[in-house]
Amino acid sequence: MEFDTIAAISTPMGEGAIAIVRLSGDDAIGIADRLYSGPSGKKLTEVKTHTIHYGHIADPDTGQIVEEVMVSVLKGPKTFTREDIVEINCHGGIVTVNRVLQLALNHGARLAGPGEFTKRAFLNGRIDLSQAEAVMDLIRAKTDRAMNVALGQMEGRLSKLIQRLRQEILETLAHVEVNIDYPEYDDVEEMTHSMLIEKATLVKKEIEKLLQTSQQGKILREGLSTVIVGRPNVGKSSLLNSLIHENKAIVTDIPGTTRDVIEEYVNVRGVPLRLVDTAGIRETEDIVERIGVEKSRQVLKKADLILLVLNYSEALSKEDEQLFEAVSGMDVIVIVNKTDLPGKIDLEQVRELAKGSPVVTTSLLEEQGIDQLEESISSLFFEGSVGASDLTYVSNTRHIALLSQAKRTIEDALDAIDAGVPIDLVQIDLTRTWELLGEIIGDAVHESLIDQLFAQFCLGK
Ligand SMILES: Nc1nc2c(c(=O)[nH]1)N(C=O)[C@@H](CNc1ccc(C(=O)N[C@@H](CCC(=O)O)C(=O)O)cc1)CN2
Ligand SMILES: Nc1nc2c(ncn2[C@@H]2O[C@H](COP(=O)(O)OP(=O)(O)OP(=O)(O)O)[C@@H](O)[C@H]2O)c(=O)[nH]1
Ligand SMILES: [Mg+2]
Repeated sequence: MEFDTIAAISTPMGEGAIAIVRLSGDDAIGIADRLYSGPSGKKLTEVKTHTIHYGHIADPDTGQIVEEVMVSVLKGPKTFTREDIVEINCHGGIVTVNRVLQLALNHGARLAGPGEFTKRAFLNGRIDLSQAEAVMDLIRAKTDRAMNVALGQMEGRLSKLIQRLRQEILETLAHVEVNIDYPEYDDVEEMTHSMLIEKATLVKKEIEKLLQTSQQGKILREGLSTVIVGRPNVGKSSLLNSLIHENKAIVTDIPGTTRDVIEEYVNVRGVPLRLVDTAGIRETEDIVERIGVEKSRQVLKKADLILLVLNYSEALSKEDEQLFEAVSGMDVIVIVNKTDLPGKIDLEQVRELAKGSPVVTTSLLEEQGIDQLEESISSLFFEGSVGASDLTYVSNTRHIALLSQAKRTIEDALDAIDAGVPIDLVQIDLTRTWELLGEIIGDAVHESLIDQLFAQFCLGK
């Protein structure tokens, strides 16, 4: 495919040792050559591919030198985008690197959109859509496990599985075609029937297996939405602060201190948590606080995990019991805090109300019990095999939605076979399943979806 030449700063904006301006496209080397001069007078258009060259970048109109650089020349198709690529390695710093970019833009390049380099790798066929999406996941990964999942996907692990399933469906469809073409042979029909059931069942099972990894996969990618709830003053904000190891939330001995919902991202032993501190839930007269309390109830409903905090030095109240009711059926860890104070709570009753959920005692003031809490968070979610190298995870909401739809259409196909529906109608469901799986790897997806996906990328990637 032919595209214009794009350019962007591919390193973060800020002071650093080195910053890179990257160009990709047919004229990448030509544009760079107009700006570059090397000590030996050699032209970049004449150098060997995959070589790096010391020199200076100057404004061709004025001759003024703007940077001292190292320039990498990479000729397509063996490059990240499959196009010619030039990387200009500048001294880190916002001003110089911007001037080099500006010169490239003034001499024939166009500013790249977010993710446009990766988009070209996709459009030029080096990687498929799920691999491109994994590039972004890799950048955003906040834990080792999330990184491993992204790396596996980037290297095509999910793609290969999807391609294999699609191949199975395609072969099955070919058989069906034979049956339709030669309906007079009875044994062909019989064979087709049992083969259809066998193959469709196999595909369905594989899809189900993938979907089973999606909950953990999604948690790894997006973080586990974790909400801290409890009556005012029990130590919710203190808990947030001790899990993130800094004083983010305001802690005071005045009940009702937290008025709004505070959100923080933490890595608890490999479990990424999106941690939400809420305003204490109770009936209140204060209007501002009441809005906060209402918000708390809403975030509660969307949580993956609840950390329910109780006060060890007070007897259980009606509000505590109401909280237990509100979170029943959800994943809950009960935290009985302030164990440094004289105990008034009935721990037996707490365990009963917890109905099998873990109960941890802490003194956040004296930094006691935080280890046990972290342990129970990680064992609650990573019992078993997350991160095991032989498993392919689906983590991306788009992929999960497509797999769920594919599961439904393959089930429709099986039902149809079962009901003795004419075979050319079964064909329709099978074809639809094949298409849905194809969308995961970017086969025949709409251009606007592609634009939308890459728009979420970083600039220069
Ligand atoms: N300086 C620099 N570092 C970088 C990148 C980059 O673009 N520039 N990358 C980018 O984000 C990542 C590396 N990813 C890459 C992926 C594929 C190819 C590539 O050239 N693939 C070719 C040929 C491989 C080969 O030589 O065998 C291919 O797959 O055909 C290059 C980089 C991370 N580090
Ligand atoms: N003795 C003791 N005090 C604690 C402990 N944990 C927190 N506190 C204190 O309890 C008070 C309330 O703590 P916060 O973390 O603000 O409680 P909260 O649940 O966020 O309160 P609201 O935001 O008002 O609902 C503060 O004075 C904390 O220092 C503990 O383990 N022991
Ligand atoms: Mg608070």
